[in-house]
Amino acid sequence: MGKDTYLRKILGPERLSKIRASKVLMVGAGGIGCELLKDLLLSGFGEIHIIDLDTITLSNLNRQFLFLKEDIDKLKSLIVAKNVQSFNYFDCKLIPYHGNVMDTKAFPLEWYNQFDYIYNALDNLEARRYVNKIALFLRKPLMESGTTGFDGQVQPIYPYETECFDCLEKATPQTFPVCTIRSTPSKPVHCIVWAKEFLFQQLFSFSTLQEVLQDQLRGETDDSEEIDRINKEANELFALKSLISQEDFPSQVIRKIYDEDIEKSLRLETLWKNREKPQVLDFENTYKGPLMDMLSDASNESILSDDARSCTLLEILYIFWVSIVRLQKRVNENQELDILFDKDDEDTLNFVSAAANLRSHAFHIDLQTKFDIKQIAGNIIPAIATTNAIISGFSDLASLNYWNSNFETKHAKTTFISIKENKRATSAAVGPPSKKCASCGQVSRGIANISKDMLKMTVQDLLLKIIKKYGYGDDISLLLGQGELIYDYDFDDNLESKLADIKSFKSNEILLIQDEEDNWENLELYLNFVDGDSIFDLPDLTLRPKPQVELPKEDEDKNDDNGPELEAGFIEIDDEDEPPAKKRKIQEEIEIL
Ligand SMILES: Nc1ncnc2c1ncn2[C@@H]1O[C@H](COP(=O)(O)OP(=O)(O)OP(=O)(O)O)[C@@H](O)[C@H]1O
Ligand SMILES: [Zn+2]
Repeated sequence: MGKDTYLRKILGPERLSKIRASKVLMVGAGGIGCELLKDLLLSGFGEIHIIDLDTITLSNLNRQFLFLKEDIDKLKSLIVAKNVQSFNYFDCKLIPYHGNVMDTKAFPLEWYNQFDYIYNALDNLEARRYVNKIALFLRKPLMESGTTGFDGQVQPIYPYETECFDCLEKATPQTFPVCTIRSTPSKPVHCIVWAKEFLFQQLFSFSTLQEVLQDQLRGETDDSEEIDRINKEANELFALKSLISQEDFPSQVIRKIYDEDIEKSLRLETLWKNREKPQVLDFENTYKGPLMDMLSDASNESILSDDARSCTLLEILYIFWVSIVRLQKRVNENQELDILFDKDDEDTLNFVSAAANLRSHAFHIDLQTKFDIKQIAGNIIPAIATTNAIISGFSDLASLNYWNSNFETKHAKTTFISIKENKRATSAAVGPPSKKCASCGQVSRGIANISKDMLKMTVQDLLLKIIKKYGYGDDISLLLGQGELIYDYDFDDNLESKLADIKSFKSNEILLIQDEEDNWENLELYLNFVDGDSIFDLPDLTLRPKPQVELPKEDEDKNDDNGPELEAGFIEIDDEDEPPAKKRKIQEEIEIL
């Protein structure tokens, strides 16, 4: 059987030849990326470019099957490209890049322009949003994919024709009122957040409790007594931190946090009218002696690395003590003055898990194993190889429609998989761009190709060109980069200046045009300086009228699972690994090819 016979049968000769001639980009070579690369390769693509910024670690090996033990510490992008060669049956050209996809110097817009299709296999919102923007500028098809545990989703994005990545709200990170964290915890997670965000930060990192609290509390309370208490608490912890060079630092910490502070809080009687009172530890009388015995027996060290153990209170104190001593040593001997919490840094994890459990004990909350605390503190949902494999399969398959001769974007489908019995695999038609979307609903994008000699033009010339080309009225504003105002009705100082004299008018910058009369949507132009003479090409775009302000009504797309909006006075738990969580009204049976 000829090499392509099988593919020709499935894809049809016409589609196959288009796919063979296509050049695609895969962003991310981790859990989804390893699976996806195998799928893309076996679908017959002519050229696959792969970008990843990371190196391979031991913890990747359980699911990222293209990496072997000997590949640890090597670059992910180079190794995936190398390790798929053994099954590169269709002689695909593989081009790896080690780098950050958001690096505009290494990967300017014109670099992305060479691709026919972009596949995201990323693990964070920032990079996903960035690639989404790039796809919008270039009007390139983008396949977005994400998994969380057993759940996963692929979303084909056809810019300005279907919803983009930003069209639907993402689940808001979980938040907790600061007073719950600080004074009245009732769940293990409250104690974990306290241990990680307050106590650990205060004792071992640069930011002081005062800074942390001031950030979180802005607007939450104007009760002057409460503010005084917070300031006092911050000063006391600061004083405690200054004792870090002393040998009895661990026992000072324990006494202060689990005896003195609890006693103080018991004196605030109103807090305990309707709640169970917390209990003091009574460290000196009850635990210090047995703890010293434990510390003198080296065989107890195995407790430190037993993540699944349901520890006794004494064992938790042991872990707490040892972690403090080790962190103390890092500060005093290695001059590590700003230690960051990292779930893979054993000392920081031991400290946070033991501190959280001791606090749980004080407030009569169930104790947790270190494994459980690690998941919560590191916001980890275990990555499952099979979910990644299924989602990658869908990502590849769903994209192959694009090369059908009768393909229309309105037939594109989002696919979901889930562990729920009646929702194992479902799909739903993708919607049109959301009118409310800040990325694609109220702004158009395009590339302005400009040769350097045209920089002799003035800002006024530019303004007139834009007004003429797009039909804006007189009242528009021009902003560059991160919001630097170049022109508006009330600010015309630059009108006579040459573009060459406007510092941030440079290649790879973005020029934002805002219609202050609110008739037409805004426009973002990517400035692309090109070789040649007298080139000033503005993209051909038809602007959409700006949606008129509507009275508030039920938002159909709104994700019911969203928590409250993030406000001052709430602690935010980062959750970078969220896939694009979305809710659809119509869910249909799966129908991909
Ligand atoms: N801005 C970026 N530029 C290039 N690659 C990126 C960028 N952000 C993330 N990545 C890559 O995307 C991949 C995502 O894969 P995955 O979700 O499996 O994460 P991981 O880091 O391999 O695993 P884990 O986080 O579970 O240890 C990673 O290899 C990561 O390096
Ligand atoms: Zn959008």
